[in-house]
Amino acid sequence: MGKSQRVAILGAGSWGTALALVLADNGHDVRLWTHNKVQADVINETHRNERYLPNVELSSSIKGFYQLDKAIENTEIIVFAVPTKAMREVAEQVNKVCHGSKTIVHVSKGIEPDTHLRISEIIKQSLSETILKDLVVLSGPSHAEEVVLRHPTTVTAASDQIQAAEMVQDLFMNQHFRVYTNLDVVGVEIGGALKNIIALAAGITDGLGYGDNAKAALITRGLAEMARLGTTLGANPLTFSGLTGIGDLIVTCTSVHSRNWRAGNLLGKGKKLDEVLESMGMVVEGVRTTKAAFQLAQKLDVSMPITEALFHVLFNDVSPKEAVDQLMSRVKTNEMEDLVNILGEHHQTESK
Ligand SMILES: NC(=O)C1=CN([C@@H]2O[C@H](COP(=O)(O)OP(=O)(O)OC[C@H]3O[C@@H](n4cnc5c(N)ncnc54)[C@H](OP(=O)(O)O)[C@@H]3O)[C@@H](O)[C@H]2O)C=CC1
Ligand SMILES: O=C(CO)COP(=O)(O)O
Repeated sequence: MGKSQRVAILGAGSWGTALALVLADNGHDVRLWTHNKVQADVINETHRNERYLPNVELSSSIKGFYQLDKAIENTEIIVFAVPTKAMREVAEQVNKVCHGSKTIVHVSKGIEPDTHLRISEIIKQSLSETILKDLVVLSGPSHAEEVVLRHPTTVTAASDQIQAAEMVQDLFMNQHFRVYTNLDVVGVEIGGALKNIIALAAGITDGLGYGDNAKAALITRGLAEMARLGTTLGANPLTFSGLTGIGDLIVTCTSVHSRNWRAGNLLGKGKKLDEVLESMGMVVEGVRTTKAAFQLAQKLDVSMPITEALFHVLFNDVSPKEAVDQLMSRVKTNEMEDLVNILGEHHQTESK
């Protein structure tokens, strides 16, 4: 086991709490920050986070914090684990109270609507250069509910600085939680964000009572459109065949743990978006990401038919059944066209 580090995790929802447990298992000093004072007190008194991870005992080396300045004081590493919609606000708060330079890790999956920024870009805009030593994204197929049971899980630490990715690999890696590295930050962030759109769609087709054929179609054609947008933004196409692409698509489209799949399932069964989101009580990132990806695809003229169909279901009152019918009656096309174009463009960029 490596040297013990002081780490602040910002956001005490399911993922922040599960990662706190991984880091505590690895012998690190973990401060779990929440904007809810009662929640911080309860974590310290009971060593539990009942709302987000019921029945999980947290190590006493995980300390709950309510004051942000105290949570990050004298830490080497700050992990952002709040939903995408809170990322800018929390990063700006950190910028006001943080002293010294830190390795920043983010573990969230989304794209900001209207600005179309990835999370690492929001963080770079919000933190001063004196604070931001390195920036690493940790992403992959990893439901919090299974991580806390210490079931085998694999994820990717991506950074354009390989030493930073390796440092984060060492920080989190253990017998149950295996971490790979990747230099492709764009591909890793885009894969993690867009798979939630496809998981919502897979939940919808399951809710409509369609079977495994429909789900397999969504996963494979979803991957094609994820790679199409990702490579247009500069990602390496091969990243989409890795943990943060197909890996996260599989886990999110097929697991009952997925909030995106569950929300889609209720929509497919005829529930309205507002009531679905209210009933979840946790973040469903795919809803906002659908809006952001739809806007981005239009701006960059990238074909994303599943995203477009879901956008109209979520925001324009198109029924799920009608959306599927429209997808199935699109003009005929060649399956490989995408792949050839994507690989060809990447090859040309690489050889320049
Ligand atoms: N859960 C999982 O298995 C995984 C999640 N992720 C990603 O991690 C990110 C976080 O998700 P997750 O933990 O599951 O979400 P949850 O809904 O479980 O928890 C979100 C947490 O963020 C807090 N929060 C919300 N808004 C703010 C704010 N403005 N300031 C401070 N805290 C805030 C919430 O506080 P409050 O209780 O007050 O609402 C809550 O503690 C998402 O991007 C998700 O896609 C990635 C991999 C796995
Ligand atoms: O990202 C996740 C698993 O890798 C969690 O997915 P949900 O947000 O759909 O629960």
